[in-house]
Amino acid sequence: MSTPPAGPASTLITNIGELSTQNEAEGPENSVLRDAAVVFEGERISWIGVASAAPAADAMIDAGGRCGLPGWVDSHTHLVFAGCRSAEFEARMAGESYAAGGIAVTTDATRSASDYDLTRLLLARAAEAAAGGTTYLETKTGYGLNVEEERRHARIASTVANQVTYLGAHLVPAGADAEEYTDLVCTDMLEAVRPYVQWADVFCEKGAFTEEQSRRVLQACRDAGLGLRVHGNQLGYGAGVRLAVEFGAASVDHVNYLTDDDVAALSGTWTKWNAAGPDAGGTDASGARTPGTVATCLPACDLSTRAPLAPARKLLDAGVQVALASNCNPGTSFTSSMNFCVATAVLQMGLTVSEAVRAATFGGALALRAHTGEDRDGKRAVGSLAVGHRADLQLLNAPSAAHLAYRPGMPLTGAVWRAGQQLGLPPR
Ligand SMILES: N=CN[C@@H](CCC(=O)O)C(=O)O
Ligand SMILES: [Zn+2]
Repeated sequence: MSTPPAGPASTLITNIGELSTQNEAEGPENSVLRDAAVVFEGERISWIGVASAAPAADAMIDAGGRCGLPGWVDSHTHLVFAGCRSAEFEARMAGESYAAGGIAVTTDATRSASDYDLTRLLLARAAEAAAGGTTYLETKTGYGLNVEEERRHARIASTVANQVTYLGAHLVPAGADAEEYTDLVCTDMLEAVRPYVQWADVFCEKGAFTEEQSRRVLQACRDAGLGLRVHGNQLGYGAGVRLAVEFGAASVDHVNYLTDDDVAALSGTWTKWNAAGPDAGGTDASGARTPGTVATCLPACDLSTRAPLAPARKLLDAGVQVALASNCNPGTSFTSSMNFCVATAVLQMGLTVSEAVRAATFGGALALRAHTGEDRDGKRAVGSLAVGHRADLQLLNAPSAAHLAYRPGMPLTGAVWRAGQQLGLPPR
């Protein structure tokens, strides 16, 4: 007679002084538990609640009263690149302004890098992000800008990132005709990257792609079955938000220059979500709420380009769901520190600590449509802590999340679990 297979090993993390669950079902006021504990079984959370009621587990970790949060969800990065643009950064700090043309410098360096080198660089950057508490990561193509290179970058990205975005429409490469290049992005290039990507994006901005070109890209990518996002309203007022809303994009990212109409248009996409319930028509057949277009703010990029900080406060007040992301890339934001983004959002953008933490966890998950998942099929929700969700947790070397902004720049990431596995952090 055979014995049943043993279930996955369980780990109890107890004595968590403050646990920010970001669990929607608990309501905003109840999404912080005191004296809490979590149990992981394999890659999933199997129990969460008050420590005194926790079940036994195979292993036990005492958090010593520290603060626990979901792992950061970084919903906007450009990590597949080679080369360095610190000289461009220094020139900017001496008064030059940022222009999209710098992308071409990285494109040259990245095209010359071998698969081995690009993979090694990508892995190192992903490990750096994880050491800072990031447990779920999106990254993009966009430094290839021809069919073969975009395919190569998408393939490499897909071996490391949780989700990959096709950004062939990042810049028209030198010497190319803009209309012909846009056609290529919509046809052969799209077909080449398609097996590796879930999302498509377009840099809709002066110096990059016009409204009409962006519209063609979004249409073709939507027809190919990709989810959509837009780089919009970064360098000036423009059509980015409008297009994102028109196409039902999951996010519009940057959003530095917004008119009242842009804010109202974004807000309109969240009406159902904000009034969810069967009567409001805000849920689908399975009871899941209907999300709109997330406004993704990139504070590290805003500082590094000396741009006005995105109006996150105004967006939240208008009922828009906001994500915070690092935008880690060599041109405008060479950091993957979500702690830094959260601190900046609190100290300079008018968000409360809990709003900023929510934007860097649940907000990022919403932008990637990874906020829900079946507790059966391996597609687990991230960005919040609840039974069945992926066991992505970080403990801070601090008693509360407020310390992220109260002690900015300090090494507060104490321990990180990704899909139930504790990551080795560099010694402090
Ligand atoms: N804005 C467009 N793309 C990147 C910057 C890319 C670069 O300058 O290399 C961004 O998100 O900021
Ligand atoms: Zn970007």
